[in-house]
Amino acid sequence: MTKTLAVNAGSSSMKWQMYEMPEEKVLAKGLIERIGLKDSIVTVKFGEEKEERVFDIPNHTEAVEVLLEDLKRLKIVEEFTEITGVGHRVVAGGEIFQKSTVVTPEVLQQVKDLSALAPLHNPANAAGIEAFLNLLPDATSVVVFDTAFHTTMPEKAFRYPLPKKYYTDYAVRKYGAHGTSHMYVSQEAAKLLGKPIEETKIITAHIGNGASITAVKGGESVDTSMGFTPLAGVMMGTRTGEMDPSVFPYLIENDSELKDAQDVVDMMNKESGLYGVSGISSDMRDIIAAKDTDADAKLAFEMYVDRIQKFIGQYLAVLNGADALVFTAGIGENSVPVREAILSGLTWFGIEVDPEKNVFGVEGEISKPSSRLKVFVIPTDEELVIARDVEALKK
Ligand SMILES: Nc1ncnc2c1ncn2[C@@H]1O[C@H](COP(=O)(O)OP(=O)(O)O)[C@@H](O)[C@H]1O
Ligand SMILES: CC(=O)OP(=O)(O)O
Ligand SMILES: [Mg+2]
Repeated sequence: MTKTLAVNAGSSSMKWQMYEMPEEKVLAKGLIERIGLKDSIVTVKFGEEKEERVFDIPNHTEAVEVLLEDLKRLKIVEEFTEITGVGHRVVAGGEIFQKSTVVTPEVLQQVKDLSALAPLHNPANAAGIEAFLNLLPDATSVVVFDTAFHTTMPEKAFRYPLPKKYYTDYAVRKYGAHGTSHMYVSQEAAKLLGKPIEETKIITAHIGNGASITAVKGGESVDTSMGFTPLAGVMMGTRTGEMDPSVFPYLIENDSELKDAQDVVDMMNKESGLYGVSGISSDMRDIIAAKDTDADAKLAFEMYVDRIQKFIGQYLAVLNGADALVFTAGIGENSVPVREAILSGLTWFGIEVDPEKNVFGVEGEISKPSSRLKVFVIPTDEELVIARDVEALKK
């Protein structure tokens, strides 16, 4: 039996699944949540068993250590050498990586060199790759890029209206992210629509700690809300999303705590979004718990919903109408109040939500049969796509 491990490091989480391949049988899976916050949650499911522990995990390197210890402690593997393939999600592949690739020292270096395009992610992704390379030098190690699915975007969508040299000489353009997820859920949505994917127009809303919205036409990404880095687009857990760059020099001049552009970008990546507006938390669960009694939490919630509605509106225009809107990732899959608030402002587009279906735990269609635009909740499965790519690239 060959075991393949898929590792998906997000900005606040690390998800992993151990598969028996090529059967795609899940042997065990785990989720480490709230990395960097108080009370990180470590969940492991294997066989009929489920274990949950709560303790502080300050960063992704320690999360990898927890994962490795758990694999042995819970006897998911007797020896690490049983694992013959490891696949890693990498957020930024730039224009270099158009598809998944076997890791070589050169590829690892390129992943590190692309850190400017995903500062919260690529360094953590590279640390994960290195930890497993040291432990399992003989396993096939594969990197799967968030940006790969978005390489189909037309130039009018991925270019910024800057002088041309900033694209040709500096590769400054929109790259997008969460591509593996947007691809997977759009394919699942086409199945639910009962149509060949080539004939579908789908808007996918991947809303987790990081969040992005994508317009998918005929199975290909034609536009997406994240940009040069995952800071762009909608408001997120700690990130601003769309901003007017004129704020940058203004703040550097006026706030002595912000010395240079990097300080401002760090603040916009790590201290903004739900966290910055509420002053309470980056976690939507905490915002929802506080919003009825705290005005800042209420505003954070309203701004979050507003920004997502606007991008859905944009992409209805980009696609000139759509067949389906898909919610996925931590918030999209689990938060009924967020979905309710977003959808209640989109009735003009022909969305009719079925309140009996828009409840916690429901997957599939949450709109009424008469709804012109179907609304689906589809749990993403980036890990499965990663494991399939590892299998395809194995020697
Ligand atoms: N039941 C829930 N209600 C609201 N939000 C939730 C719920 N469960 C998870 N979340 C949100 O999902 C986010 C994590 O999403 P996830 O997609 O795992 O993030 P990452 O970007 O780290 O991959 C958390 O920050 C939390 O706000
Ligand atoms: C690209 C990105 O923001 O990823 P995540 O949502 O996993 O943080
Ligand atoms: Mg994620």
